[in-house]
Amino acid sequence: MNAPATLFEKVWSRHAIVTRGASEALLSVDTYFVHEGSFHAFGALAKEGRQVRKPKQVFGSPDHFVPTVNRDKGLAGIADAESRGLVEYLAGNAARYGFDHFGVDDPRQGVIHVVGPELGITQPGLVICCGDSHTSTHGAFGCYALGIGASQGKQILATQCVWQKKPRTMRITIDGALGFGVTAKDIILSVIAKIGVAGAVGHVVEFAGSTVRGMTMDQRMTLCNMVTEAGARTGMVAPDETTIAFLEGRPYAPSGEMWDQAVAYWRTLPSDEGAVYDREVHLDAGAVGPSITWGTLPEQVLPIDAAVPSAEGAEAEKKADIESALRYMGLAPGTPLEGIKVDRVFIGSCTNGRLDDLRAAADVFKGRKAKVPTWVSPGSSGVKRAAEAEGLDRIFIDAGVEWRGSGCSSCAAMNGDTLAPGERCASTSNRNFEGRQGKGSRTHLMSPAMAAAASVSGHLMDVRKLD
Ligand SMILES: CC(C)[C@H](C(=O)O)[C@@H](O)C(=O)O
Ligand code: SF4
Repeated sequence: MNAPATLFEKVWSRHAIVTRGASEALLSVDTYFVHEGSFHAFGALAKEGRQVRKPKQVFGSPDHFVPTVNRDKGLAGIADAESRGLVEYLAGNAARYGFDHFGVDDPRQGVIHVVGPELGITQPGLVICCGDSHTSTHGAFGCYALGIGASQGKQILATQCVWQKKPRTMRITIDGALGFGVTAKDIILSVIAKIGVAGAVGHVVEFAGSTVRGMTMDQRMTLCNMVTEAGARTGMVAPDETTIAFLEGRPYAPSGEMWDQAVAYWRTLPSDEGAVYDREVHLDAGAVGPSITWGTLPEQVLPIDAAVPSAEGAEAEKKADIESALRYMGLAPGTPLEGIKVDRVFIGSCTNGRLDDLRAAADVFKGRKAKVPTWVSPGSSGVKRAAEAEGLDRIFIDAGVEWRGSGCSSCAAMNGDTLAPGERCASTSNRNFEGRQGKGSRTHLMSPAMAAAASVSGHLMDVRKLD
């Protein structure tokens, strides 16, 4: 009998074509996602005069540089010539090499990490690559999903294979019920706070435990999306009935007999009883409250009822980080987090721009008004339509919130959705480093419900206190 294997080991061994040394393998790549930021890979491919080896396994959508207004104008609605050029280049490559492309005016367009799952392209057991660090999002389906660099991107386009170093394995087991007002975002922020921004470097993290089993796919994607911020190679969740139910009937999911075969295979993927991990971490979900980042590192997380920390008393190696974060964020130690005024609110991104997230935000906005400029940018055009079908857009608009087009928007602010210098933003995205949302921008990461609470009160606040 084989030794008990983890989910990761099962996927890895099935895709390793040859190995090099003790820990490297040439992996067969099932799916390669591209966005307009993947232009280096296409440029290098063309320069070498190569072709795309398996165009049926490549899928693209522009997301980073698409505007969230004027979308009915298609390409012509992209005011910035350089951004338009990048979006056009992706569309041109799709036509030239013949891969599926969900362009700026396609009803399937969106952040590629939202689009892949939504269309059923992302499936358990696959090896998925994309030139983007948040490719980890797809791991929520039990696939091995890797962010890769431009030269590896070119190799994948040309060969549909990639050399990879085998990561170490870490299991993060989260047990217990989520408290009122507590979401997957609060859980992952707490995980990063616990293990630190380098806590998972070199590891593939499998999320397990009763809390994770009880989560929707949207919530599991939030976990896997942000594990990147703890340095992980990627995240994974074992496929189960929730995964299967989510995928059934999606446009790219198998159907008929192929569906039955796929499901039978997916059921073999969860880690075997007794499988061993290089590292184990446990988190009690019941101990997690609504949490936010106060600083400029994703590990600088505190529960909303805490106060801004001081560098005094912190571990020596954290002191400088805390001091510089306090300076940049314009915060004084001891100030209660609740009550800190915000200038704007951003709800969206591949972390929290899916339907579950928009529903949670809409719940807060129902019958209330935004006190500061607030934008909602759905993660995809599909999410946008689904939200509109439920009337969520009406709730946002009635609350004075701007209902925008889909894309990365203010998450990375590459499309012009930029904060002004010094502006403080309650944001549902995943990165809070200096200048992330524009030069001098100050980002507080939090859940959609907490961001909405900040919007209706004009300051950071505990969503549980709304009457
Ligand atoms: C621009 C892109 C390559 C980048 C990434 O790798 O993640 C972006 O998506 C981000 O979130 O910072
Ligand atoms: S939404 Fe943000 S994190 Fe996600 S791919 Fe776009 S820029 Fe990166």
